[in-house]
Amino acid sequence: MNRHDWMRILTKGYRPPKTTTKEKTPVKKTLATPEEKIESNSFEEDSSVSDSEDISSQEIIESKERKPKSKERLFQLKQEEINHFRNKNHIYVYGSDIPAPVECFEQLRTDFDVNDKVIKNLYSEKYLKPTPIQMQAWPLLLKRREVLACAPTGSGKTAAFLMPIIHYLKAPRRKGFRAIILAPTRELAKQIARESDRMTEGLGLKTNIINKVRESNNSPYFKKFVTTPNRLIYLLEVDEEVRKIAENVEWLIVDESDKLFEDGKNGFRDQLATIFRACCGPNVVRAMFSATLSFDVEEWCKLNLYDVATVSIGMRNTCPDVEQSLSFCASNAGKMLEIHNLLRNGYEIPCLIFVQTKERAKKLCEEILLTGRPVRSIHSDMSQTKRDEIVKQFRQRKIWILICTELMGRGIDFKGVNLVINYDFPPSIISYVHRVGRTGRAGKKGRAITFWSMEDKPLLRNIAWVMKNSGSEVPDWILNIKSSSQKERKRFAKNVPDRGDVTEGMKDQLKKKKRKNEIKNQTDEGDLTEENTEESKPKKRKLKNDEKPKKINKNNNNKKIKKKRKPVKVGR
Ligand SMILES: Nc1ncnc2c1ncn2[C@@H]1O[C@H](COP(=O)(O)OP(=O)(O)OP(=O)(O)O)[C@@H](O)[C@H]1O
Repeated sequence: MNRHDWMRILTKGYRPPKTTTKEKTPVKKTLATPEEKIESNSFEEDSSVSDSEDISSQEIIESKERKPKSKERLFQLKQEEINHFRNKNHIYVYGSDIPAPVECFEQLRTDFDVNDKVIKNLYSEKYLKPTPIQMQAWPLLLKRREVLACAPTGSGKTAAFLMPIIHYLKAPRRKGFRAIILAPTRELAKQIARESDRMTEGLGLKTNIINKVRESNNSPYFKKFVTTPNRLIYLLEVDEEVRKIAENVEWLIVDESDKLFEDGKNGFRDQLATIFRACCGPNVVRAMFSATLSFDVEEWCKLNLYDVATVSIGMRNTCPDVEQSLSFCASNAGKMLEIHNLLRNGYEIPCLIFVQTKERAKKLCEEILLTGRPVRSIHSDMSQTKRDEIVKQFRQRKIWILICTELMGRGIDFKGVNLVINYDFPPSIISYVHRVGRTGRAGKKGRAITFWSMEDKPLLRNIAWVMKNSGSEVPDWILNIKSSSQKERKRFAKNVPDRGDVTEGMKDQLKKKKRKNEIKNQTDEGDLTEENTEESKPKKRKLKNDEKPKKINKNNNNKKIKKKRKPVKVGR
Protein backbone atom coordinates (compact mmCIF):
# COMPACT_ATOMS: atom_id res chain seq x y z
CA MET A 1 0.00 0.00 0.00
CA ASN A 2 1.39 3.34 -0.91
CA ARG A 3 0.66 6.63 0.84
CA HIS A 4 -2.19 7.45 -1.59
CA ASP A 5 -4.08 4.25 -0.59
CA TRP A 6 -3.58 5.17 3.11
CA MET A 7 -4.99 8.69 2.51
CA ARG A 8 -8.06 7.27 0.70
CA ILE A 9 -8.80 4.92 3.70
CA LEU A 10 -8.30 7.67 6.32
CA THR A 11 -10.45 10.31 4.53
CA LYS A 12 -13.23 7.89 3.51
CA GLY A 13 -16.65 9.55 3.83
CA TYR A 14 -15.23 13.01 4.33
CA ARG A 15 -16.79 15.85 2.25
CA PRO A 16 -15.28 19.31 2.32
CA PRO A 17 -17.87 21.88 3.58
CA LYS A 18 -19.72 23.76 0.75
CA THR A 19 -19.14 27.52 0.50
CA THR A 20 -22.39 29.34 1.18
CA THR A 21 -23.30 32.75 -0.24
CA LYS A 22 -23.44 34.00 3.32
CA GLU A 23 -19.78 33.24 3.77
CA LYS A 24 -18.88 35.11 0.61
CA THR A 25 -20.43 38.36 1.71
CA PRO A 26 -17.78 39.34 4.29
CA VAL A 27 -15.18 39.41 1.53
CA LYS A 28 -17.43 41.67 -0.50
CA LYS A 29 -17.80 43.81 2.57
CA THR A 30 -14.16 44.74 2.38
CA LEU A 31 -15.47 47.42 -0.02
CA ALA A 32 -17.87 48.67 2.66
CA THR A 33 -17.58 51.55 5.10
CA PRO A 34 -15.08 51.32 8.05
CA GLU A 35 -17.94 50.74 10.54
CA GLU A 36 -19.19 47.80 8.56
CA LYS A 37 -15.64 46.53 8.37
CA ILE A 38 -15.46 46.30 12.19
CA GLU A 39 -18.70 44.33 12.20
CA SER A 40 -17.42 41.99 9.59
CA ASN A 41 -14.07 41.35 11.25
CA SER A 42 -15.29 38.07 12.77
CA PHE A 43 -16.00 36.76 9.29
CA GLU A 44 -12.65 37.83 7.96
CA GLU A 45 -10.93 36.03 10.80
CA ASP A 46 -12.96 32.90 10.20
CA SER A 47 -10.41 30.21 9.44
CA SER A 48 -12.97 28.15 7.61
CA VAL A 49 -12.59 30.45 4.62
CA SER A 50 -10.33 28.46 2.32
CA ASP A 51 -7.56 29.75 0.07
CA SER A 52 -9.59 28.94 -2.98
CA GLU A 53 -12.42 31.05 -1.66
CA ASP A 54 -9.95 33.86 -1.08
CA ILE A 55 -8.94 33.77 -4.72
CA SER A 56 -12.48 33.75 -6.00
CA SER A 57 -13.43 36.66 -3.75
CA GLN A 58 -10.36 38.52 -4.92
CA GLU A 59 -11.58 38.05 -8.46
CA ILE A 60 -14.92 39.48 -7.51
CA ILE A 61 -13.23 42.52 -6.03
CA GLU A 62 -11.13 42.97 -9.14
CA SER A 63 -14.06 42.57 -11.45
CA LYS A 64 -15.92 45.15 -9.35
CA GLU A 65 -12.96 47.48 -9.62
CA ARG A 66 -12.64 46.80 -13.31
CA LYS A 67 -16.23 47.80 -14.02
CA PRO A 68 -15.62 51.55 -14.04
CA LYS A 69 -12.49 50.84 -16.13
CA SER A 70 -14.53 49.04 -18.78
CA LYS A 71 -16.91 51.98 -18.91
CA GLU A 72 -13.91 54.14 -19.62
CA ARG A 73 -12.80 51.63 -22.21
CA LEU A 74 -16.22 51.73 -23.84
CA PHE A 75 -16.00 55.48 -23.95
CA GLN A 76 -12.51 55.20 -25.41
CA LEU A 77 -13.72 52.76 -28.04
CA LYS A 78 -16.58 55.07 -28.93
CA GLN A 79 -14.17 57.98 -29.15
CA GLU A 80 -11.86 55.93 -31.38
CA GLU A 81 -14.82 55.11 -33.62
CA ILE A 82 -15.77 58.78 -33.77
CA ASN A 83 -12.19 59.77 -34.58
CA HIS A 84 -12.03 57.12 -37.28
CA PHE A 85 -15.26 58.40 -38.77
CA ARG A 86 -13.98 61.98 -38.65
CA ASN A 87 -10.70 60.99 -40.29
CA LYS A 88 -12.52 59.11 -43.00
CA ASN A 89 -14.52 62.23 -43.81
CA HIS A 90 -11.59 64.63 -43.31
CA ILE A 91 -13.35 66.38 -40.45
CA TYR A 92 -11.02 68.26 -38.06
CA VAL A 93 -12.36 69.77 -34.87
CA TYR A 94 -10.92 72.00 -32.17
CA GLY A 95 -12.56 73.05 -28.95
CA SER A 96 -14.05 71.46 -25.88
CA ASP A 97 -16.89 68.92 -25.76
CA ILE A 98 -17.41 68.56 -29.46
CA PRO A 99 -20.40 66.28 -30.08
CA ALA A 100 -20.07 63.27 -32.38
CA PRO A 101 -20.85 63.88 -36.04
CA VAL A 102 -24.14 62.62 -37.48
CA GLU A 103 -23.92 60.02 -40.18
CA CYS A 104 -27.38 60.20 -41.74
CA PHE A 105 -30.51 62.33 -41.77
CA GLU A 106 -32.36 59.80 -39.60
CA GLN A 107 -30.00 60.57 -36.72
CA LEU A 108 -31.34 64.11 -36.69
CA ARG A 109 -34.73 62.70 -35.79
CA THR A 110 -33.53 60.16 -33.24
CA ASP A 111 -30.78 62.15 -31.51
CA PHE A 112 -31.99 65.74 -31.87
CA ASP A 113 -35.72 65.42 -32.36
CA VAL A 114 -35.62 67.41 -35.59
CA ASN A 115 -39.02 67.92 -37.15
CA ASP A 116 -40.01 65.36 -39.82
CA LYS A 117 -40.91 68.14 -42.21
CA VAL A 118 -37.39 69.57 -42.04
CA ILE A 119 -35.93 66.14 -42.79
CA LYS A 120 -38.44 65.62 -45.59
CA ASN A 121 -37.37 68.92 -47.13
CA LEU A 122 -33.76 67.70 -47.11
CA TYR A 123 -34.79 64.57 -48.96
CA SER A 124 -36.83 66.55 -51.46
CA GLU A 125 -33.67 68.52 -52.30
CA LYS A 126 -32.46 65.09 -53.48
CA TYR A 127 -29.79 65.00 -50.78
CA LEU A 128 -29.03 61.43 -49.80
CA LYS A 129 -26.77 61.98 -46.81
CA PRO A 130 -25.11 64.89 -45.01
CA THR A 131 -21.90 66.31 -46.43
CA PRO A 132 -18.90 66.30 -44.01
CA ILE A 133 -19.46 69.92 -42.94
CA GLN A 134 -23.12 69.15 -42.26
CA MET A 135 -22.17 65.99 -40.32
CA GLN A 136 -20.23 68.04 -37.80
CA ALA A 137 -21.82 71.51 -37.91
CA TRP A 138 -25.36 70.20 -37.40
CA PRO A 139 -24.81 68.56 -33.99
CA LEU A 140 -22.82 71.58 -32.85
CA LEU A 141 -25.43 74.14 -33.87
CA LEU A 142 -28.26 71.92 -32.67
CA LYS A 143 -26.58 72.06 -29.26
CA ARG A 144 -26.47 75.84 -29.72
CA ARG A 145 -22.70 76.06 -29.79
CA GLU A 146 -20.94 79.00 -31.41
CA VAL A 147 -19.04 77.78 -34.47
CA LEU A 148 -16.27 78.78 -36.82
CA ALA A 149 -16.49 76.55 -39.88
CA CYS A 150 -14.23 76.20 -42.89
CA ALA A 151 -15.18 73.77 -45.67
CA PRO A 152 -14.33 73.61 -49.39
CA THR A 153 -16.36 75.48 -51.98
CA GLY A 154 -19.54 73.68 -52.97
CA SER A 155 -19.57 71.42 -49.91
CA GLY A 156 -23.03 72.40 -48.66
CA LYS A 157 -22.24 75.05 -46.06
CA THR A 158 -25.55 76.85 -46.69
CA ALA A 159 -27.63 73.87 -45.57
CA ALA A 160 -25.13 73.33 -42.75
CA PHE A 161 -26.25 76.54 -41.05
CA LEU A 162 -29.84 76.72 -42.35
CA MET A 163 -31.10 73.39 -41.02
CA PRO A 164 -30.37 73.99 -37.30
CA ILE A 165 -31.83 77.51 -37.52
CA ILE A 166 -35.02 76.15 -39.07
CA HIS A 167 -35.23 73.45 -36.39
CA TYR A 168 -34.99 76.02 -33.60
CA LEU A 169 -37.30 78.64 -35.08
CA LYS A 170 -39.91 75.88 -35.51
CA ALA A 171 -42.95 78.02 -36.30
CA PRO A 172 -43.60 81.70 -36.89
CA ARG A 173 -44.03 83.98 -33.87
CA ARG A 174 -44.95 87.63 -34.12
CA LYS A 175 -41.58 88.71 -32.79
CA GLY A 176 -39.87 90.24 -35.80
CA PHE A 177 -36.84 88.64 -37.37
CA ARG A 178 -35.24 85.94 -35.26
CA ALA A 179 -32.28 84.96 -37.38
CA ILE A 180 -29.92 87.09 -39.43
CA ILE A 181 -27.70 85.70 -42.18
CA LEU A 182 -25.12 88.07 -43.62
CA ALA A 183 -23.64 87.61 -47.09
CA PRO A 184 -21.19 89.82 -48.98
CA THR A 185 -23.20 90.26 -52.21
CA ARG A 186 -26.85 90.58 -53.16
CA GLU A 187 -26.60 87.59 -55.53
CA LEU A 188 -25.38 85.41 -52.71
CA ALA A 189 -27.99 86.72 -50.28
CA LYS A 190 -30.70 85.88 -52.81
CA GLN A 191 -29.31 82.41 -53.34
CA ILE A 192 -29.33 81.72 -49.58
CA ALA A 193 -32.90 83.04 -49.35
CA ARG A 194 -33.98 80.69 -52.16
CA GLU A 195 -32.42 77.69 -50.41
CA SER A 196 -34.02 78.76 -47.14
CA ASP A 197 -37.44 78.96 -48.83
CA ARG A 198 -37.06 75.40 -50.07
CA MET A 199 -35.93 74.10 -46.70
CA THR A 200 -38.73 75.80 -44.74
CA GLU A 201 -41.51 74.55 -46.98
CA GLY A 202 -44.57 73.52 -44.99
CA LEU A 203 -43.33 75.18 -41.77
CA GLY A 204 -44.82 78.64 -42.25
CA LEU A 205 -41.48 80.35 -41.70
CA LYS A 206 -40.70 83.28 -43.92
CA THR A 207 -37.32 84.35 -45.25
CA ASN A 208 -36.84 87.93 -46.25
CA ILE A 209 -34.11 89.53 -48.23
CA ILE A 210 -33.50 93.23 -48.27
CA ASN A 211 -32.98 94.30 -51.85
CA LYS A 212 -33.00 98.01 -51.49
CA VAL A 213 -32.02 99.68 -48.27
CA ARG A 214 -35.12 101.84 -48.00
CA GLU A 215 -37.58 99.20 -49.16
CA SER A 216 -36.84 97.08 -46.07
CA ASN A 217 -37.49 99.93 -43.72
CA ASN A 218 -41.19 99.31 -43.38
CA SER A 219 -41.19 95.55 -42.92
CA PRO A 220 -38.87 94.33 -40.20
CA TYR A 221 -41.26 91.57 -39.06
CA PHE A 222 -39.69 88.69 -40.84
CA LYS A 223 -38.83 85.42 -39.32
CA LYS A 224 -35.52 85.12 -41.06
CA PHE A 225 -33.48 87.79 -42.61
CA VAL A 226 -30.82 87.47 -45.27
CA THR A 227 -28.93 90.62 -46.08
CA THR A 228 -25.67 92.34 -46.86
CA PRO A 229 -24.15 94.29 -43.94
CA ASN A 230 -24.71 97.77 -45.39
CA ARG A 231 -28.43 97.29 -45.59
CA LEU A 232 -28.76 96.04 -42.06
CA ILE A 233 -26.60 98.86 -40.76
CA TYR A 234 -28.93 101.35 -42.41
CA LEU A 235 -31.92 99.78 -40.68
CA LEU A 236 -30.15 99.75 -37.33
CA GLU A 237 -29.35 103.43 -37.70
CA VAL A 238 -32.78 104.67 -38.72
CA ASP A 239 -35.20 102.40 -36.93
CA GLU A 240 -35.48 102.09 -33.17
CA GLU A 241 -37.79 99.12 -33.54
CA VAL A 242 -35.25 97.23 -35.64
CA ARG A 243 -32.64 97.89 -32.97
CA LYS A 244 -34.90 96.33 -30.34
CA ILE A 245 -35.61 93.32 -32.55
CA ALA A 246 -31.90 92.86 -33.20
CA GLU A 247 -31.30 92.64 -29.45
CA ASN A 248 -33.53 89.56 -29.35
CA VAL A 249 -32.18 87.85 -32.41
CA GLU A 250 -31.52 84.14 -31.79
CA TRP A 251 -29.09 83.42 -34.62
CA LEU A 252 -26.46 85.50 -36.34
CA ILE A 253 -24.70 83.75 -39.21
CA VAL A 254 -21.88 85.27 -41.23
CA ASP A 255 -21.44 83.53 -44.57
CA GLU A 256 -18.16 84.07 -46.45
CA SER A 257 -16.84 85.33 -43.14
CA ASP A 258 -13.31 86.08 -44.31
CA LYS A 259 -14.66 88.36 -47.05
CA LEU A 260 -16.83 90.20 -44.59
CA PHE A 261 -13.90 90.54 -42.24
CA GLU A 262 -11.69 92.23 -44.80
CA ASP A 263 -10.92 95.82 -44.05
CA GLY A 264 -10.45 98.54 -46.62
CA LYS A 265 -12.85 99.71 -49.22
CA ASN A 266 -14.12 96.25 -50.18
CA GLY A 267 -14.35 94.90 -46.66
CA PHE A 268 -17.09 95.02 -44.07
CA ARG A 269 -15.07 94.77 -40.88
CA ASP A 270 -16.43 98.00 -39.38
CA GLN A 271 -20.02 97.23 -40.33
CA LEU A 272 -19.71 93.75 -38.82
CA ALA A 273 -18.61 95.17 -35.51
CA THR A 274 -21.74 97.37 -35.43
CA ILE A 275 -23.98 94.40 -36.22
CA PHE A 276 -22.36 92.20 -33.57
CA ARG A 277 -22.88 94.92 -30.99
CA ALA A 278 -26.54 95.28 -32.01
CA CYS A 279 -27.28 91.55 -31.80
CA CYS A 280 -26.21 91.26 -28.21
CA GLY A 281 -29.13 89.36 -26.63
CA PRO A 282 -28.40 86.57 -24.15
CA ASN A 283 -29.84 83.92 -26.50
CA VAL A 284 -27.94 84.75 -29.62
CA VAL A 285 -25.82 82.02 -31.21
CA ARG A 286 -23.21 83.26 -33.67
CA ALA A 287 -21.50 81.23 -36.36
CA MET A 288 -19.06 81.97 -39.17
CA PHE A 289 -18.80 79.95 -42.38
CA SER A 290 -16.36 80.18 -45.26
CA ALA A 291 -14.35 78.14 -47.73
CA THR A 292 -11.22 80.08 -46.85
CA LEU A 293 -10.19 81.35 -43.46
CA SER A 294 -7.74 84.02 -42.58
CA PHE A 295 -5.71 84.14 -39.40
CA ASP A 296 -7.54 87.37 -38.44
CA VAL A 297 -10.96 85.74 -38.47
CA GLU A 298 -9.76 82.81 -36.40
CA GLU A 299 -8.21 85.09 -33.82
CA TRP A 300 -11.31 87.26 -33.66
CA CYS A 301 -13.55 84.24 -33.17
CA LYS A 302 -11.36 82.83 -30.40
CA LEU A 303 -11.59 86.13 -28.56
CA ASN A 304 -15.20 87.06 -29.21
CA LEU A 305 -17.28 83.91 -29.62
CA TYR A 306 -18.38 81.96 -26.57
CA ASP A 307 -16.65 78.57 -26.18
CA VAL A 308 -16.15 78.47 -29.92
CA ALA A 309 -15.92 75.13 -31.72
CA THR A 310 -13.83 75.16 -34.88
CA VAL A 311 -14.64 72.75 -37.68
CA SER A 312 -12.42 72.38 -40.68
CA ILE A 313 -13.03 70.03 -43.60
CA GLY A 314 -10.19 68.70 -45.69
CA MET A 315 -7.03 70.60 -46.43
CA ARG A 316 -7.56 74.32 -46.25
CA ASN A 317 -7.53 76.39 -49.44
CA THR A 318 -7.84 73.53 -51.88
CA CYS A 319 -10.40 72.45 -54.48
CA PRO A 320 -10.03 68.66 -54.50
CA ASP A 321 -12.78 68.05 -57.06
CA VAL A 322 -11.38 70.40 -59.70
CA GLU A 323 -8.73 69.34 -62.19
CA GLN A 324 -6.59 72.45 -62.48
CA SER A 325 -3.98 73.57 -65.01
CA LEU A 326 -1.92 76.59 -66.03
CA SER A 327 -1.46 78.01 -69.51
CA PHE A 328 1.18 80.58 -70.36
CA CYS A 329 -0.01 83.48 -72.52
CA ALA A 330 2.58 86.20 -73.00
CA SER A 331 0.21 89.00 -73.98
CA ASN A 332 -3.39 90.00 -74.51
CA ALA A 333 -3.16 88.77 -78.06
CA GLY A 334 -1.79 85.47 -76.79
CA LYS A 335 -4.75 85.10 -74.43
CA MET A 336 -7.17 85.81 -77.25
CA LEU A 337 -5.57 83.16 -79.44
CA GLU A 338 -5.60 80.68 -76.58
CA ILE A 339 -9.29 81.22 -75.82
CA HIS A 340 -10.17 80.83 -79.49
CA ASN A 341 -8.14 77.62 -79.60
CA LEU A 342 -9.95 76.35 -76.52
CA LEU A 343 -13.36 77.18 -77.92
CA ARG A 344 -12.49 75.64 -81.28
CA ASN A 345 -11.03 72.44 -79.89
CA GLY A 346 -13.97 71.63 -77.64
CA TYR A 347 -14.79 72.96 -74.22
CA GLU A 348 -17.21 71.99 -71.49
CA ILE A 349 -20.35 74.06 -70.90
CA PRO A 350 -21.56 75.84 -68.84
CA CYS A 351 -18.28 77.73 -68.75
CA LEU A 352 -17.37 80.68 -66.53
CA ILE A 353 -14.61 83.07 -67.58
CA PHE A 354 -13.10 85.42 -65.01
CA VAL A 355 -11.51 88.70 -66.06
CA GLN A 356 -10.08 91.55 -64.04
CA THR A 357 -12.33 94.48 -65.00
CA LYS A 358 -15.80 95.06 -66.36
CA GLU A 359 -14.30 96.75 -69.46
CA ARG A 360 -12.38 93.60 -70.25
CA ALA A 361 -15.51 91.53 -69.57
CA LYS A 362 -17.52 93.57 -72.09
CA LYS A 363 -14.80 93.50 -74.77
CA LEU A 364 -14.11 89.79 -74.42
CA CYS A 365 -17.83 89.12 -74.63
CA GLU A 366 -18.02 91.09 -77.91
CA GLU A 367 -15.08 89.12 -79.30
CA ILE A 368 -16.56 85.72 -78.44
CA LEU A 369 -20.00 86.81 -79.67
CA LEU A 370 -18.43 87.23 -83.11
CA THR A 371 -17.90 83.47 -83.18
CA GLY A 372 -21.65 82.98 -82.76
CA ARG A 373 -21.52 81.31 -79.35
CA PRO A 374 -24.19 82.02 -76.66
CA VAL A 375 -22.09 84.21 -74.39
CA ARG A 376 -22.88 87.10 -72.01
CA SER A 377 -20.96 89.19 -69.55
CA ILE A 378 -22.15 90.21 -66.09
CA HIS A 379 -20.79 93.14 -64.09
CA SER A 380 -21.67 95.82 -61.60
CA ASP A 381 -22.69 98.37 -64.28
CA MET A 382 -25.80 96.32 -64.98
CA SER A 383 -29.11 96.78 -63.20
CA GLN A 384 -29.95 94.11 -60.65
CA THR A 385 -32.85 92.87 -62.80
CA LYS A 386 -30.55 92.44 -65.77
CA ARG A 387 -28.00 90.61 -63.61
CA ASP A 388 -30.67 88.30 -62.23
CA GLU A 389 -31.95 87.57 -65.73
CA ILE A 390 -28.47 86.65 -66.97
CA VAL A 391 -27.77 84.42 -63.99
CA LYS A 392 -31.12 82.71 -64.55
CA GLN A 393 -30.38 82.11 -68.24
CA PHE A 394 -26.95 80.74 -67.39
CA ARG A 395 -28.50 78.36 -64.88
CA GLN A 396 -31.00 77.27 -67.54
CA ARG A 397 -28.10 76.76 -69.97
CA LYS A 398 -29.48 79.27 -72.44
CA ILE A 399 -26.17 81.05 -72.02
CA TRP A 400 -23.19 78.71 -72.40
CA ILE A 401 -20.37 81.05 -71.50
CA LEU A 402 -20.60 83.69 -68.81
CA ILE A 403 -17.87 86.27 -68.50
CA CYS A 404 -17.65 87.88 -65.12
CA THR A 405 -15.48 89.82 -62.73
CA GLU A 406 -14.65 89.04 -59.10
CA LEU A 407 -18.31 89.82 -58.31
CA MET A 408 -19.30 86.23 -59.10
CA GLY A 409 -16.21 84.69 -57.54
CA ARG A 410 -17.76 83.88 -54.20
CA GLY A 411 -20.55 81.67 -53.08
CA ILE A 412 -22.69 81.60 -56.21
CA ASP A 413 -23.93 78.10 -56.92
CA PHE A 414 -24.69 77.93 -60.64
CA LYS A 415 -25.23 74.16 -60.49
CA GLY A 416 -23.21 72.14 -62.92
CA VAL A 417 -20.55 74.62 -64.13
CA ASN A 418 -18.07 72.35 -65.88
CA LEU A 419 -15.25 74.69 -66.79
CA VAL A 420 -13.75 77.78 -65.17
CA ILE A 421 -11.24 79.85 -67.11
CA ASN A 422 -9.17 82.43 -65.28
CA TYR A 423 -8.57 84.62 -68.32
CA ASP A 424 -6.90 87.13 -66.03
CA PHE A 425 -4.83 85.81 -63.16
CA PRO A 426 -6.59 86.13 -59.78
CA PRO A 427 -5.30 88.77 -57.35
CA SER A 428 -4.89 86.35 -54.40
CA ILE A 429 -4.91 82.70 -53.41
CA ILE A 430 -8.25 83.20 -51.69
CA SER A 431 -9.72 84.67 -54.85
CA TYR A 432 -8.30 81.74 -56.88
CA VAL A 433 -9.88 79.16 -54.57
CA HIS A 434 -13.30 80.80 -54.71
CA ARG A 435 -13.22 81.33 -58.50
CA VAL A 436 -12.12 77.79 -59.25
CA GLY A 437 -14.66 76.53 -56.70
CA ARG A 438 -17.55 77.55 -58.98
CA THR A 439 -17.03 74.14 -60.59
CA GLY A 440 -16.58 70.74 -58.95
CA ARG A 441 -19.47 71.32 -56.53
CA ALA A 442 -21.70 68.95 -54.55
CA GLY A 443 -19.45 65.97 -55.23
CA LYS A 444 -19.23 66.56 -59.02
CA LYS A 445 -15.94 66.97 -60.87
CA GLY A 446 -14.89 70.09 -62.76
CA ARG A 447 -11.99 71.62 -64.70
CA ALA A 448 -10.20 74.95 -64.36
CA ILE A 449 -7.61 76.60 -66.61
CA THR A 450 -5.62 79.64 -65.52
CA PHE A 451 -3.86 81.86 -68.05
CA TRP A 452 -0.71 83.48 -66.75
CA SER A 453 1.85 85.95 -68.02
CA MET A 454 5.15 87.23 -66.66
CA GLU A 455 3.49 89.99 -64.61
CA ASP A 456 1.68 87.33 -62.53
CA LYS A 457 4.91 85.79 -61.30
CA PRO A 458 4.67 87.07 -57.68
CA LEU A 459 1.67 84.80 -57.11
CA LEU A 460 2.36 82.01 -59.58
CA ARG A 461 4.18 79.70 -57.19
CA ASN A 462 1.49 79.98 -54.51
CA ILE A 463 -1.32 79.26 -56.92
CA ALA A 464 0.68 76.34 -58.29
CA TRP A 465 0.88 74.91 -54.77
CA VAL A 466 -2.89 75.22 -54.33
CA MET A 467 -3.22 73.19 -57.53
CA LYS A 468 -0.70 70.61 -56.35
CA ASN A 469 -2.38 70.30 -52.95
CA SER A 470 -5.70 69.81 -54.69
CA GLY A 471 -4.22 66.82 -56.54
CA SER A 472 -3.56 68.44 -59.93
CA GLU A 473 -0.30 68.12 -61.84
CA VAL A 474 1.93 71.18 -61.99
CA PRO A 475 5.39 71.45 -63.58
CA ASP A 476 8.12 71.19 -60.95
CA TRP A 477 9.91 74.31 -62.13
CA ILE A 478 6.86 76.43 -61.26
CA LEU A 479 6.62 74.88 -57.82
CA ASN A 480 10.28 75.67 -57.30
CA ILE A 481 10.20 79.33 -58.34
CA LYS A 482 11.63 81.54 -55.64
CA SER A 483 8.86 82.26 -53.16
CA SER A 484 7.63 85.86 -53.00
CA SER A 485 7.29 87.54 -49.62
CA GLN A 486 3.90 88.11 -48.02
CA LYS A 487 4.46 91.82 -48.52
CA GLU A 488 4.95 91.30 -52.26
CA ARG A 489 1.81 89.19 -52.49
CA LYS A 490 -0.20 91.79 -50.62
CA ARG A 491 1.14 94.45 -52.94
CA PHE A 492 0.14 92.31 -55.90
CA ALA A 493 -3.40 91.93 -54.54
CA LYS A 494 -3.78 95.66 -53.92
CA ASN A 495 -2.18 96.87 -57.14
CA VAL A 496 -3.09 94.24 -59.68
CA PRO A 497 -1.23 94.73 -62.98
CA ASP A 498 -2.97 96.93 -65.52
CA ARG A 499 -3.98 94.40 -68.14
CA GLY A 500 -4.86 96.90 -70.88
CA ASP A 501 -7.28 96.21 -73.68
CA VAL A 502 -8.42 92.66 -74.32
CA THR A 503 -7.93 93.14 -78.06
CA GLU A 504 -4.51 94.79 -77.67
CA GLY A 505 -2.00 93.49 -80.20
CA MET A 506 -4.72 91.60 -82.00
CA LYS A 507 -4.21 93.54 -85.26
CA ASP A 508 -0.49 92.74 -85.26
CA GLN A 509 -1.29 89.18 -84.39
CA LEU A 510 -3.86 88.97 -87.18
CA LYS A 511 -1.41 90.56 -89.64
CA LYS A 512 1.24 88.05 -88.60
CA LYS A 513 -1.22 85.21 -88.93
CA LYS A 514 -2.33 86.48 -92.37
CA ARG A 515 1.29 86.75 -93.51
CA LYS A 516 2.02 83.27 -92.17
CA ASN A 517 -0.93 81.88 -94.14
CA GLU A 518 0.22 83.70 -97.27
CA ILE A 519 3.71 82.25 -96.94
CA LYS A 520 2.24 78.82 -96.37
CA ASN A 521 0.10 79.19 -99.50
CA GLN A 522 3.14 80.29 -101.46
CA THR A 523 5.12 77.24 -100.51
CA ASP A 524 2.12 75.03 -101.17
CA GLU A 525 1.67 76.52 -104.66
CA GLY A 526 5.36 76.13 -105.53
CA ASP A 527 6.75 78.60 -108.13
CA LEU A 528 3.44 80.14 -109.13
CA THR A 529 4.05 83.31 -107.22
CA GLU A 530 4.46 86.74 -108.69
CA GLU A 531 8.16 86.88 -107.83
CA ASN A 532 8.84 83.63 -109.59
CA THR A 533 7.00 84.30 -112.85
CA GLU A 534 9.09 84.85 -115.97
CA GLU A 535 8.30 88.58 -116.12
CA SER A 536 9.34 89.24 -112.60
CA LYS A 537 12.73 87.56 -112.99
CA PRO A 538 15.66 89.91 -113.79
CA LYS A 539 16.85 89.37 -117.35
CA LYS A 540 20.26 87.77 -117.61
CA ARG A 541 22.94 89.61 -119.61
CA LYS A 542 25.04 87.57 -121.99
CA LEU A 543 28.67 87.33 -120.81
CA LYS A 544 31.47 88.59 -122.99
CA ASN A 545 34.04 86.05 -124.14
CA ASP A 546 36.67 86.39 -121.34
CA GLU A 547 34.28 87.72 -118.66
CA LYS A 548 33.90 85.63 -115.47
CA PRO A 549 30.46 85.41 -113.72
CA LYS A 550 30.22 87.66 -110.68
CA LYS A 551 29.42 86.19 -107.28
CA ILE A 552 25.94 87.29 -106.19
CA ASN A 553 24.98 87.94 -102.61
CA LYS A 554 21.57 86.28 -102.26
CA ASN A 555 20.43 88.57 -99.48
CA ASN A 556 21.28 91.86 -101.06
CA ASN A 557 22.72 92.13 -104.53
CA ASN A 558 23.87 95.68 -104.02
CA LYS A 559 25.93 95.01 -100.95
CA LYS A 560 29.45 93.73 -101.17
CA ILE A 561 30.18 90.46 -99.41
CA LYS A 562 31.83 91.24 -96.15
CA LYS A 563 34.80 89.16 -95.19
CA LYS A 564 34.37 87.40 -91.90
CA ARG A 565 36.46 89.08 -89.23
CA LYS A 566 38.80 86.93 -87.27
CA PRO A 567 37.93 86.99 -83.57
CA VAL A 568 40.25 89.31 -81.71
CA LYS A 569 41.96 87.83 -78.73
CA VAL A 570 42.06 90.15 -75.77
CA GLY A 571 45.25 89.69 -73.82
CA ARG A 572 46.88 91.49 -70.94
N1 LIG B 1 -26.21 66.87 -48.31
C1 LIG B 1 -26.11 67.24 -49.58
N2 LIG B 1 -26.09 66.31 -50.55
C2 LIG B 1 -25.98 66.67 -51.86
N3 LIG B 1 -25.91 67.94 -52.29
C3 LIG B 1 -25.91 68.90 -51.36
C4 LIG B 1 -26.02 68.62 -49.96
N4 LIG B 1 -26.00 69.79 -49.29
C5 LIG B 1 -25.89 70.76 -50.22
N5 LIG B 1 -25.85 70.25 -51.45
C6 LIG B 1 -25.73 70.98 -52.75
O1 LIG B 1 -24.36 71.34 -52.91
C7 LIG B 1 -24.28 72.52 -53.69
C8 LIG B 1 -23.32 73.49 -53.02
O2 LIG B 1 -23.86 73.91 -51.80
P1 LIG B 1 -23.54 75.35 -51.19
O3 LIG B 1 -23.85 76.40 -52.18
O4 LIG B 1 -24.19 75.41 -49.88
O5 LIG B 1 -21.97 75.22 -51.07
P2 LIG B 1 -20.97 76.11 -50.23
O6 LIG B 1 -20.18 75.19 -49.42
O7 LIG B 1 -21.71 77.21 -49.55
O8 LIG B 1 -20.05 76.70 -51.39
P3 LIG B 1 -19.30 78.13 -51.49
O9 LIG B 1 -18.15 78.10 -50.55
O10 LIG B 1 -18.86 78.20 -52.89
O11 LIG B 1 -20.29 79.17 -51.11
C9 LIG B 1 -25.68 73.07 -53.80
O12 LIG B 1 -26.14 72.85 -55.10
C10 LIG B 1 -26.48 72.29 -52.79
O13 LIG B 1 -27.81 72.11 -53.23
